[in-house]
Amino acid sequence: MIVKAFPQDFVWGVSTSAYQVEGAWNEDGKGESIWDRFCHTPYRIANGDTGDIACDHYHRMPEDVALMKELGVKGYRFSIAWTRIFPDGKGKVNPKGLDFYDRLVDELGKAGILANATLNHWDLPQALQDLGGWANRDTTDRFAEYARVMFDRLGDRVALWATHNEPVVVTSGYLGGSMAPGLADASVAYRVAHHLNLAHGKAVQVFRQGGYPGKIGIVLDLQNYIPESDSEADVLATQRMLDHSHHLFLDPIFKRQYPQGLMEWLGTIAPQPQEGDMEIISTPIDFLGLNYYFTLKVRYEPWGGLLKAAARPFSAPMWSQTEMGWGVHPEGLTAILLKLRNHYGNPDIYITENGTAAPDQPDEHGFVQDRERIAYLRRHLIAAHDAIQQGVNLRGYFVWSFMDNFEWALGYRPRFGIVRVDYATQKRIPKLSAYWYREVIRQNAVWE
Ligand SMILES: CO[C@H](O)c1c[n+]2c([nH]1)[C@H](O)[C@@H](O)[C@H](O)[C@H]2CO
Repeated sequence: MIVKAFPQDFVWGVSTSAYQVEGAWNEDGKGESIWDRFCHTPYRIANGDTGDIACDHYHRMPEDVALMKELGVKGYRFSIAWTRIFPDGKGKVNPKGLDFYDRLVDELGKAGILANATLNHWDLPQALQDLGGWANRDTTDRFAEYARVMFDRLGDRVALWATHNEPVVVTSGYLGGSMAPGLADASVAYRVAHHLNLAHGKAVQVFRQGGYPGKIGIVLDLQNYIPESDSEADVLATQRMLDHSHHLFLDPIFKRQYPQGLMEWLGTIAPQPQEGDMEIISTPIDFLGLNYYFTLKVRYEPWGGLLKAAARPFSAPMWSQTEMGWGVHPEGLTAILLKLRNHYGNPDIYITENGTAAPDQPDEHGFVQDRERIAYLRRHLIAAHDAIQQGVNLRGYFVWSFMDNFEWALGYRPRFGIVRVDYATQKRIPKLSAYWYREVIRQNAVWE
């Protein structure tokens, strides 16, 4: 058996997001978010599911943190619901909303668990959406105001801050209609991407000016894309997919420019930076959060939407597809990590999401022997270890997810947790993978 030991101070964490676990959607002064509105709109979410209750984390947070401690977890990545803080997106701050996150970071501190807070995990205040949402440049200033309030209140106890989770998905909410706000208007989608980048930069500048402890970064959705063939058409289509999902955010932040090929391809609907925008966006960050799950094979497809590209899941030999229909390709994680080392200045990186939805058949006690999930996690940790051995500055790994939760348009069917949630009783039942992960953390290693 080959033991693959991780660096001494490696952060072993778990990940969730506010809308997917908190519930209490309109409690203690919380305002409506675009995901509340989207879920309350008929036929948008599978089975008519909503995040109204979710995992009731808003009320069960102390119990959940205690379970994280019992499992030996060293870091908790959560997101802050903007509408608990600014119910109307601006103006009056809601003290009860601030109090909840105050209690959360205090519980984490008592448990010796590092706090990793994301400001925007997609749940924009509906009141701001009514004013144009991320298509309205003013929203970048509302975001900076919200960031400042959070830095002031929690900055002494939060070790890692992320401005956005996966801005590309927010952009998709304006392109494909399957994510809130459920629009399909390409003419604003890339203005949205630019405003998300600008809001990120403004929040980073607020963080720098305030001299807060801790570190700040952004979390990006960086799946691995490879061409279906070596034909020029497939290679160019793959480049367009990479430009849209990676470089639309990586390049402004790390290179102070948008990917030229995509700008030319988009023409009049491309981002239109104003004077000074790119300097703000590229304000240096302390780390990059990487969400990796799978590899896709891309081909040129004349009917493939705006990018004239189509993608399908790719699985390494011996792997099938997951419950989400995603291919399994641990080597793709190593490839992405090496890309960041080779082309983006080898930044400090945290894997902020990696995990899999699995069939999860509970026994009569609700216990799940999720060996498929263990195999998935173990192989991706080996792939991450390979990258560290090649000089990648990987500082931590956060499993998606701590517990089963609301999977956006798919509702509660897909289960990603290492802890099972019995939604009828809200009981938490650690799966076999939770105990496996506890041993990985204890050993600070995985074994081949
Ligand atoms: C498609 O992979 C993306 O990186 C991705 C996967 N996931 C995500 N982003 C989101 O950040 C989470 O809220 C999802 O629950 C999670 C599982 O779908």
